[in-house]
Amino acid sequence: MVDYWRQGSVAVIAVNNPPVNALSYNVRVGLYNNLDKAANDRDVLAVVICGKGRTFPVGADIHEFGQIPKEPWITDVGRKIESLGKPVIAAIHGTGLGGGLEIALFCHYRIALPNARVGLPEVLIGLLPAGGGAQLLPRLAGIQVAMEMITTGRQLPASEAAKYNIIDKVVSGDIVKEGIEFALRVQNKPFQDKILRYRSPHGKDSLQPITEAVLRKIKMRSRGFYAPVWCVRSIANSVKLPFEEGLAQNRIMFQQMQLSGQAKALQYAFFAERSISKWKLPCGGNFATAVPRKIKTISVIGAGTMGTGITVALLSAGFPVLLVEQNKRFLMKGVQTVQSLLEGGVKRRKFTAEQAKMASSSLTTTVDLQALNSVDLVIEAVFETLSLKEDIFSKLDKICKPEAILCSNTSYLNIDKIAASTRRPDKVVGTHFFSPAHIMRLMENIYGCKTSPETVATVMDLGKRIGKVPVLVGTCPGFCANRMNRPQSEEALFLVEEGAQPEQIDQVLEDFGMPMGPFKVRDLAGGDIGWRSRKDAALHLGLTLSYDLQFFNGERYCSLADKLCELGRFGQKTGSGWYSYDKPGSKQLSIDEDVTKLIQNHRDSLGIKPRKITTQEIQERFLFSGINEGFKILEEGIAARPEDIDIIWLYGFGFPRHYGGPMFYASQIGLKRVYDRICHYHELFPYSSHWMPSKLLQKLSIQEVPIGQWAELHSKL
Ligand SMILES: CCCCCCCCCCCCC[C@H](O)CC(=O)SCCNC(=O)CCNC(=O)[C@H](O)C(C)(C)COP(=O)(O)OP(=O)(O)OC[C@H]1O[C@@H](n2cnc3c(N)ncnc32)[C@H](O)[C@@H]1OP(=O)(O)O
Ligand SMILES: NC(=O)c1ccc[n+]([C@@H]2O[C@H](COP(=O)([O-])OP(=O)(O)OC[C@H]3O[C@@H](n4cnc5c(N)ncnc54)[C@H](O)[C@@H]3O)[C@@H](O)[C@H]2O)c1
Repeated sequence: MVDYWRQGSVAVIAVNNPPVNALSYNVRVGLYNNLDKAANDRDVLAVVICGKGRTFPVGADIHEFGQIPKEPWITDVGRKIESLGKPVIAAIHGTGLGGGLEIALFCHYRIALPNARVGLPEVLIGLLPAGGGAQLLPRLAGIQVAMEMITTGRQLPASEAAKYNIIDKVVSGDIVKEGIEFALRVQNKPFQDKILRYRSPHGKDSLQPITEAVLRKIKMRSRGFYAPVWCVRSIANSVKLPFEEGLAQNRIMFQQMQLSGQAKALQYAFFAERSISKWKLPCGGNFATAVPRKIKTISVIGAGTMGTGITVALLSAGFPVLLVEQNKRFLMKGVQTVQSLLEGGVKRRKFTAEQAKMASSSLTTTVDLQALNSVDLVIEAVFETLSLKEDIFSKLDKICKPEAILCSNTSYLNIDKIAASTRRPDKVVGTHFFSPAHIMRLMENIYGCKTSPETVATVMDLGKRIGKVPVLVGTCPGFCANRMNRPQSEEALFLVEEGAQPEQIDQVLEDFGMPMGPFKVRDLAGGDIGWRSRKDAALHLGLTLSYDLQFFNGERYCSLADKLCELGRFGQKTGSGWYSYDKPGSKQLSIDEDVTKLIQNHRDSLGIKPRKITTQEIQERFLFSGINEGFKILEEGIAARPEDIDIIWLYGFGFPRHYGGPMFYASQIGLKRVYDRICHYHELFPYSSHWMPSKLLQKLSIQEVPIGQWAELHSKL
């Protein structure tokens, strides 16, 4: 796990623990023993520490967390380096992160390749840099830089790290060779002043104002996530306490954090995110055996809200796009939107003006579907009407080359039905982007019963190539994301009907950590879209939506959203919805007395006496209704694993990462409690079928197995 060799007077200690050289117990032992070996070899005058393979060590081995780590700890390796009596050089390539960077900070010198990055990302997994980072970095780069790096986990490119003295020299070529050359130059020179523990932290007199400013920033963005605050404390220890005492204090805090639900959730999310690429289909194909098709040219049909966002996502990743609309007027409007989204990207520093220009020059347009005869892949984003999509797919089937893949951005419709309008159902797949599609990272890919593994591999690969987080699910109305979101939106309305205020519900869920409450989300998305589909659904059943409706198609129904739409209150775009806005399109909102009155009149007309609704009830009815649906999705095999569902929620709806996602959150609360509360609401609200408890949840609530075993257990049930 750790290689050792000598080149003249230089000993090279190379960590060899693929894939990322994590500092597992055996690696720490290997480092410690090989440092001893170098210390005891009189012919060794300097030592180089580096990583084999793709990277310098990226930190502690996250798999080992949850128990007290066996000694030697990273700090023991660090002390050995400091007291070796010979200069030690960290030669960094790839990423020097966490405990990896901490070892480098104990070294006397650090060199790095230009494309190397360094950082202390512990905060992102709910921890602090307890291997010396929080003590050493302020002594090297100063309190201000340490605060920024440690509380955000940001990775710095080598050139920026050099500006803050974290890297002594940026070198090019072979990192080990460069390390040896550097070692030869410093081997006989004094290096005691390079031992950081003896320095005092830069900017220590400004600790208080720096801390206050950082805490203000953290408060704005943290939404109940507390690791950054602990990180601030750990850095303050570098000023307030002697070095060894600071280390000891930080270890105690680390241990407390390690046992916290937030750290467990973040570490779960870390591995869940990496597991989504390991997909498999019920028919047998999987990520390991399926080979993605090469995609060079893509066409997007429909230049509305989603089509333009998808186009920008593709163009900015370097794909040429042929954009299609039903007429020239809509096409022109779509092209203007694409241009302004690209300009917005330049303003937000997502890309340079030059890159935006390049992207824009890769856009071609047409109103003639025949022009799609040579593209490799098509993404359809027209109105959400099955007959329209079927018509387009049957035309595409005739026009596009036989190997072309046909994707639909539908939010709810059945992929098998769309695929059945073609003679190539194996090449039809759902690619459900989230709005705004050029920003939101989630790409919910949906397989139909005939979609081939090659087609799935192609869209999963495409997702990665355009910087999205692709998750694979099966087909059902609303797939995973919207299907789980639906009962939650309904519960939010019912809660208002029963006595809560929209702003109260929004506040409770924002305090929980959601980026926006459900009523703000409704105003942002536009109430008219849902209203249209509710009216269509009613028409389909030979019904009309009436405003005293309490039941619809055998289910409890709340007509408050329809009443708002009837008044033209569609949300931000019309300047009024559940809130009122400064002007149409503005985000500046205020509580509207008219809405309060409308709600009161609604309750009066139905004879509902408003009651006081608690925070607990709001949280439970919103979160548990979605979680129950999540278990049904698992039960039906629509999602293969709870991890897939959680990643969909982290990236599609901004579910607070420090809760891991709704399924992990449920596991933390305890499935027995979640199940009991769902049964309670089912008893109270028998006309909301979303409260019918999931059978899988019921079974798991009796057995209480860890989340990692749910999918396996389900397949056996
Ligand atoms: C008085 C009380 C006594 C208490 C005693 C307490 C003692 C305290 C001593 C503790 C000292 C702690 C020291 C330290 O400060 C803590 C840490 O170092 S925490 C770890 C910090 N590092 C990270 O978080 C890095 C995480 N990794 C990444 O960001 C990325 O993986 C990457 C390194 C940038 C690489 O990205 P990619 O190239 O995209 O590759 P992947 O992400 O797909 O990863 C490939 C593969 O590697 C696995 N992996 C990555 N990092 C780790 C890791 N740190 N540990 C284990 N495994 C890791 C990853 O899961 C992938 O594998 P797969 O999942 O696909 O099998
Ligand atoms: N808006 C969202 O938040 C969102 C999110 C995810 C998925 N979706 C889905 O994406 C799809 C598009 O939604 P949207 O919000 O972009 O709709 P939109 O109304 O903004 O845009 C649809 C566009 O399709 C064009 N179009 C219609 N028929 C066409 C045809 N025959 N040929 C070419 N173009 C045609 C229309 O002119 C319009 O510009 C829908 O299936 C929707 O369910 C929407």
